Amino acid sequence: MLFHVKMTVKLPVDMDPAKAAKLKADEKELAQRLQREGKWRHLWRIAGHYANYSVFDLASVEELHDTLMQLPLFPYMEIEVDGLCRHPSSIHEDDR
Ligand SMILES: O=C(O)CC1=CCC(=O)O1
Repeated sequence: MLFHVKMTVKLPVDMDPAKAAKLKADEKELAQRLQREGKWRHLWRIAGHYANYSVFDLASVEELHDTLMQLPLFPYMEIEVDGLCRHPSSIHEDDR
């Protein structure tokens, strides 16, 4: 199942810079592992915002939920999710 996810990061302005740096490093490590596993298919910065558009390819809504909750930055993110399905006019056979 494909999910389009918008993540907007809102770190507290008074967060300890070392804590913020650790959270970002941990987030990057997990994000890159999930990309290597084929689960996090796209990760795009939204220009001008501390936010991203991502596409996840996961087995279920439960797996999406568990994956998002594992993200180190989860407590500091606003998350919007849309489920994706095949468009009848798409010419791509492998765009699931
Ligand atoms: O910077 C972001 O948009 C949050 C984030 C997601 C994966 C990652 O490495 O950072």
